[in-house]
Parts: sequence; C-alpha cells; structure tokens
Amino acid sequence: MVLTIDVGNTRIKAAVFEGSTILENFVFEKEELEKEIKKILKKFQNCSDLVVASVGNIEKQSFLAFEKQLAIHFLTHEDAFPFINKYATPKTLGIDRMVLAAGATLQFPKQNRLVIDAGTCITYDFIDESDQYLGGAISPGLRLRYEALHNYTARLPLLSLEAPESYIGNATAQSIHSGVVNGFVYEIDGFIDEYRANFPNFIIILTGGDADFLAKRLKNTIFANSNFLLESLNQTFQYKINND
Ligand SMILES: Nc1ncnc2c1ncn2[C@@H]1O[C@H](COP(=O)(O)OP(=O)(O)O)[C@@H](O)[C@H]1O
Ligand SMILES: CC(C)(COP(=O)(O)O)[C@@H](O)C(=O)NCCC(=O)O
Ligand SMILES: [K+]
Repeated sequence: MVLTIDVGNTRIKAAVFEGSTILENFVFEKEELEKEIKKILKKFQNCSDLVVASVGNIEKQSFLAFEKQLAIHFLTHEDAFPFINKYATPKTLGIDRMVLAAGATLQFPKQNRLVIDAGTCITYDFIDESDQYLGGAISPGLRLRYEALHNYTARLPLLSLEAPESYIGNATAQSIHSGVVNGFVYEIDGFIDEYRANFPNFIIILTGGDADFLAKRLKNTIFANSNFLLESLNQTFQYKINND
C-alpha cells in the first residue's frame, strides 16, 4: 500500500492506494499533519511507502518521524518524470504541476493534454503528443479572488462562494459573485478555446478543490476528477521505481 500526500497552499489532501485503487481519501490542515498521518498509518498498517508533493511550506523534515515505519519519497525536480521539460525555468516549476503533467502523460499516452487544476491558484499545464511539457498559466483561484477583492479594497466585503444569478450583478454582493464566478468560468472557457484554435485534438483533465463546482458551469464539456493529483502521485511513484 502507498500513502500519497498532496500539500497545496490551502489544504493537505491524502489517499491510500492498493495498486491503482484508492482505499480512502483524507483532507486536513497543515497543523494536523503529523496527527493525521499517525491515524492513517494505524488504520492502514500495510503502507510501505509515503509519497509527497509539496508546494506549501511543509518540507521533507516534517515526514522524517515516520521513516522507521515506511519509506519516504519527497518528490523533487531531480526525480524521474515521463515527459521532456521545455519550461525555461524548470527548477521553479511547481512540483504539483510536474506530477499532474506526469499523470496526464502516463494515463493518456501520445496525445495533446491540457491539465487544469482549480485550487488556491488555477494552473494550466500543456503536454503535447510528443510528451513535451510546454508550460501553461497561473492565475488566482476562486477563493483567492474573493479574498483579494476584500483584502485590497476598503469597501468590498469578504463573501463566500455563491453561484451568481446573472452576469449583470444588481447589487454589491451580486456584482462580486458575478465578477468572481463568471470571471473564473469565462477565463477557463477562453483558455480552452485558445488551445482548441491551436491544437485540433487534445484532452482536458480538470481537477482541484473547485473542479466539481466549475465543471457544470463551463461551456466546454469536461469531466472533473478531484483525485487526479493523488492518482498522478501514485503513478509518478510507480514510474520512479521503474526508472531509477
Ligand atoms: N473546505 C474547504 N476549505 C478550503 N477550500 C475549499 C473547501 N472546499 C472547497 N474549497 C475550494 O477549494 C479551493 C482550493 O482547492 P485545493 O485543491 O484544496 O487547493 P490547494 O491544492 O492549492 O491546497 C478553494 O478555491 C475553495 O473554493
Ligand atoms: C502555482 C502554484 C502556486 C499552485 O499551487 P496550488 O494552487 O496547487 O496550491 C504552485 O504550482 C507553485 O508554487 N508553482 C511555482 C511556479 C511555477 O509553477 O512556475
Ligand atoms: K493549482
């Protein structure tokens, strides 16, 4: 069994895998990391490996306490990845984006792939049919947009996510919901249209904390898979074992 952990900028997501099947999912806060891992390992005593991708402020040291129980694999840029990295600054590329690109490359061989991860930030990652990772885009995620409007203005309240009734907001709250949610949806549809104009065929993978909310609002039909990063972590680990 393999315990995969994705440390994002908002939350930590984890899953226990038996082969390619998820046995259980977990979501928790940074402060609960050690306690939660202990609980998971108590329940799944056959876990032999722990695989981590962290873009948050949690480093390898946080996992060393578990070294006696299982092998720790804290993924870095030095690990083996199944694509050719064409990013001009490969060392600054988020390890979460590398893992997503690895999962897309392994799960959908020999085709153009666009991965959209709607988390703290929205990240777009494109891997072409020759398995070249070209890059993509980074923009503020849904919750970050609500927070930014509040934090950087004097008069805008902090609202929580609500589906706008119309694109014409008829009051402050409705204007914010329209700007944030519709802006988010139009941005993603706009990016997809741009990729479509340049690449006749490609598949789209949508994941992240806002994926389900988003999927039903896009003009483009896309199926969300909230577990794509954790599945990709498991696959990246299998790839690493076979290629080290
Ligand atoms: N319980 C929750 N706590 C925080 N964010 C949540 C929650 N449920 C859904 N979300 C949404 O998930 C997004 C963060 O996604 P997530 O994939 O967890 O981010 P990250 O991987 O960057 O930590 C936020 O924009 C927010 O709208
Ligand atoms: C863009 C990100 C902040 C996204 O983080 P997330 O939304 O998954 O928490 C992360 O992938 C990162 O820190 N990237 C480094 C810059 C880059 O990828 O070019
Ligand atoms: K993201």
